[in-house]
Amino acid sequence: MNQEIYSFNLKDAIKSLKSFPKVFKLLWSVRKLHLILITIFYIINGILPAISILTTQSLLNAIQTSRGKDFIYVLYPLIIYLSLNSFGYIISQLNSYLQSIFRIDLNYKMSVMILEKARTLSLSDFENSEVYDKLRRAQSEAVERPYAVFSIVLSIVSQFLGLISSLAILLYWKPWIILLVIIMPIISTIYMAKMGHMQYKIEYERSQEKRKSWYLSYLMTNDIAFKEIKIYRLGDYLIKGYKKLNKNFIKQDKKIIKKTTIASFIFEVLDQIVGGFILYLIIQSAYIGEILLGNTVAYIRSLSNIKGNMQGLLGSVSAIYQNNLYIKQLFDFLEMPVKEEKSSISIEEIKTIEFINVSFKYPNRQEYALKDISFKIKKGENLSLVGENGSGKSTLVKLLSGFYDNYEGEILINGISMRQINQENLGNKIGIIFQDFNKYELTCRENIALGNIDLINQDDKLQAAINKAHANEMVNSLPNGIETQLGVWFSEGVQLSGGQWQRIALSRAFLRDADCYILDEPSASLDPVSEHEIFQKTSDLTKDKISIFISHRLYNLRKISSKVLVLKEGKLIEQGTHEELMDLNGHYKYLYNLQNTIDLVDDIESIA
Ligand SMILES: Nc1ncnc2c1ncn2[C@@H]1O[C@H](COP(=O)(O)OP(=O)(O)OP(=O)(O)O)[C@@H](O)[C@H]1O
Repeated sequence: MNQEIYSFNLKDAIKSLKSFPKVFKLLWSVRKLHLILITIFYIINGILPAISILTTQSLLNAIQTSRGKDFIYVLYPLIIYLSLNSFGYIISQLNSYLQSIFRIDLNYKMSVMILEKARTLSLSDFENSEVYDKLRRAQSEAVERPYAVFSIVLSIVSQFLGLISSLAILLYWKPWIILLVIIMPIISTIYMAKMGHMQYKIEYERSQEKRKSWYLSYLMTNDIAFKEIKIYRLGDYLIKGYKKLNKNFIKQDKKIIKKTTIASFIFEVLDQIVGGFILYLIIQSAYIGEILLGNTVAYIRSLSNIKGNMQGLLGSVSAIYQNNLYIKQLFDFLEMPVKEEKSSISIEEIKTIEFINVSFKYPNRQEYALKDISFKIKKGENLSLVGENGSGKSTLVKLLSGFYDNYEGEILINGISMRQINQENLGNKIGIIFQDFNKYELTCRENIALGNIDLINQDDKLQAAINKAHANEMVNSLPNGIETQLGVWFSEGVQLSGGQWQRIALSRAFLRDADCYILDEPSASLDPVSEHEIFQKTSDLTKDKISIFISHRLYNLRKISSKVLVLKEGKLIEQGTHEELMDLNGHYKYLYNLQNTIDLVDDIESIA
């Protein structure tokens, strides 16, 4: 874990200001004029209180000293006093209006920036819990922070001006008083900054657990896990886990609140004693006639302004430090290196795919998921991948889809290394249904068009894709046809069966005019007849293309495969046609016969 978060000192606080230029640049890009006006208003706000003190002083002194003279001597200071008050009010109203508008725009911009960044992450980033934490922290904590830092910096400027101008008024009377006034706020602020740092440290350390807590509540408040939670009666267990995590958070939060409240109380009492003493000196001077009534009020008000400004100023310094720690998270996330698309070669059509001694380990695993895989497939051929669970079939497809590039060996497309081929160009030529394909809570039209969003309004193309996926009857039977909202999250949504969702996903894949179609284990949701039908249809439709099928139902693959790869524990142990592999009398034959026996037993049982 990052060592720098464990210590707090002034150097760190100053160092943390480093991110201010970045913050400013970000804010500048949102609304320039607003930013300038807000800055000006903050500066005016800083000096206005001192001017107000001086106008009050001159008004009161005028009243005291102009008895028997013309009322005009009092009227002028009164008009200035009233105008200044109104001016201050208008400025503060305008300022808060501009700030609110600015924050709305900024929040929107930040959330879009985070989404844009998330879009550039790779699959391995999403599988890395550290990156995931960064994303969550950026999303939940950091969006409001850039403006907070900016307004704190402006507050520092404004409070500093306020402090200097109020000090100047007291300086005129008794310079040594100033030392007494500023000592307590300095001590209390240093302490509070340490508390703020401790709070950040706690937040930082518990971000994994916070995510776990969020996940537990997500499971309980979504339909995704509802059935299992009900059937297995998991509610108590999940709530217990949620409570356990949150009890700990609450305990930590309460401890911090208790500490800061006690410390604030002690500092406040000491501050009141010092303030009381200075007030005594002012009143005494007024009593013996050393100062006029206007000056008395001016000194009293300056005293309270200095106290407020001092506390505000030092509080802002510690707040800026604390906010900067969060901002660091935000920029850490936003500045995560984006994998640059260096591969520039574009291909017209996928004609051949060749794996040469390809091995691959998932980033967080020691053992190889694929080891030394070599095979070649040409346009017009159908490849089937078979093997037991975890043998590496989906991993091979993920490599071919370009999700990971840290594999050993070479993957050649048309004889060119896949690492040199432009990923977007290649991606457009592959139509794929993953084992865990998405069921979008959108309309049927959108669900299909997401395969090639440019065609969303081209009904003939959508219809052709639906036909290819044998989904025509099903789509027609929906209450609003292709415009039907699917899923249950939104009103009038229609839930589909697993197999029906699969056909929608298949239509999505067919909407692409791809050169290579990959069907990763549709058997999870399709009955054997439908799977056979879909394999056969896909194979017919892709006669002059490449298709890759993954299934545990080997008899469905038998007729359509021009080549079968048999994987076991990440290794390619056999390859050939169905007949060749049966003749080989090896693992394929074992799996094939085992499957048939199981199905035969099932059939006998169902007849019985
Ligand atoms: N994202 C991942 N991170 C780490 N390891 C993974 C990941 N995905 C898969 N694996 C591991 O890689 C190995 C191969 O998994 P893969 O999903 O490719 O198998 P499969 O043959 O498709 O299995 P199945 O028939 O169950 O779908 C397994 O040991 C699995 O645990």
